[in-house]
Amino acid sequence: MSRKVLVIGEVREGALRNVSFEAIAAAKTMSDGGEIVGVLCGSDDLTEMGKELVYYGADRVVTVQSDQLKSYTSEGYSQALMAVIDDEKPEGIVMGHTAIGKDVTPKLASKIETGLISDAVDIEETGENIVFTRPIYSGKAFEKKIITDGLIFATIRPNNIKALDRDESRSGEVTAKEVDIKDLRTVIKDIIRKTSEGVDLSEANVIIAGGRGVKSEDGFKPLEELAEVLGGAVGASRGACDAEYCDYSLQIGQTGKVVTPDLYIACGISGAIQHLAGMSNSKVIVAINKDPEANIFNVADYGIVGDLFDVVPKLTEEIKQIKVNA
Ligand SMILES: Cc1cc2nc3c(=O)[nH]c(=O)nc-3n(C[C@H](O)[C@H](O)[C@H](O)COP(=O)(O)OP(=O)(O)OC[C@H]3O[C@@H](n4cnc5c(N)ncnc54)[C@H](O)[C@@H]3O)c2cc1C
Repeated sequence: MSRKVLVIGEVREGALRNVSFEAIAAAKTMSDGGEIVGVLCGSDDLTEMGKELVYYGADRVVTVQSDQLKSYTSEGYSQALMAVIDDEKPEGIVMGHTAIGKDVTPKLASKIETGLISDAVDIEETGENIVFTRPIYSGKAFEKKIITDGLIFATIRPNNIKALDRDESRSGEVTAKEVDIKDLRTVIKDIIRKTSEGVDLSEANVIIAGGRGVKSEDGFKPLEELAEVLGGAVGASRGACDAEYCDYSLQIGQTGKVVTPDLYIACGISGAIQHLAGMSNSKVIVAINKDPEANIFNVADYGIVGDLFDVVPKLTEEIKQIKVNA
């Protein structure tokens, strides 16, 4: 049965988040040949970004532009998105399982009075159903879920569903919708960033993570250098955050960010279950630890028993050399 599916795209610091394109690929499976409509909210002109969604597979895009949407607020965005949902009457909705996705989708699901499958890592069409796979028990098991009645609503974990190829020859309308957003009880006056610019941790393909083994704030420097040569992001265990070696925004794990990069290099991290909950589904895991008995080696594809302050700079130098010779 073909369905019209709405894809809620996400703009961050003037750029579309990659998970928006992955959500279009998920929508393709959900739609079974039906129309895919992208939605974008923000305070600037969103036409060019709307076109980008079309290049990645959306049939058309609706934008909602308002000063009230300059920064994300659950009230502002849910008003804008509900206006589009009321207009479009989709049979499916999909969005990234990001901080914004986690916040706004339950609110929308409750307003529409529908269920929500959150944090899906895979999606397949079986002929009868759209089946979503999602991790449970901190990533130790997976469950398969279907929605048997009504609108299919899901969020997808970044970096798991492959985006379609960008195709500039695709065309589709990008239309602006006026929405009168009112009565916002929360106003964001200023955003103070704690981490430096760079690759977004939750969407990074390569993550170099440091634990208590880095021993100090300066101990993160070799990890930052390795991340730079690999075009990756730096993450951390809670041990490193608690010891004030880095900011909590870098924390990966059960109470931090859940990441699934292509390559995760854990440096001086013991591999506590709460840390594994945030990274064990990474495609390739490399562990560097002085202790050969460290639990992190049980989930690692490659293990290096050694001092991270010897190993990490050597890796950085090797990779630099490979890049020079390539
Ligand atoms: C409710 C709850 C939620 C939690 N949530 C999270 C979470 O989201 N994320 C998280 O990470 N933790 C979380 N924790 C904490 C977790 O249990 C661990 O305490 C924490 O992950 C340990 O961090 P660590 O591996 O950096 O430190 P440690 O366990 O102290 O390990 C340090 C490791 O570094 C190695 N090492 C030391 N020096 C070197 C060196 N020079 N070279 C190489 N290796 C070296 C040591 O051999 C050791 O294995 C949570 C705990 C609780 C109770």
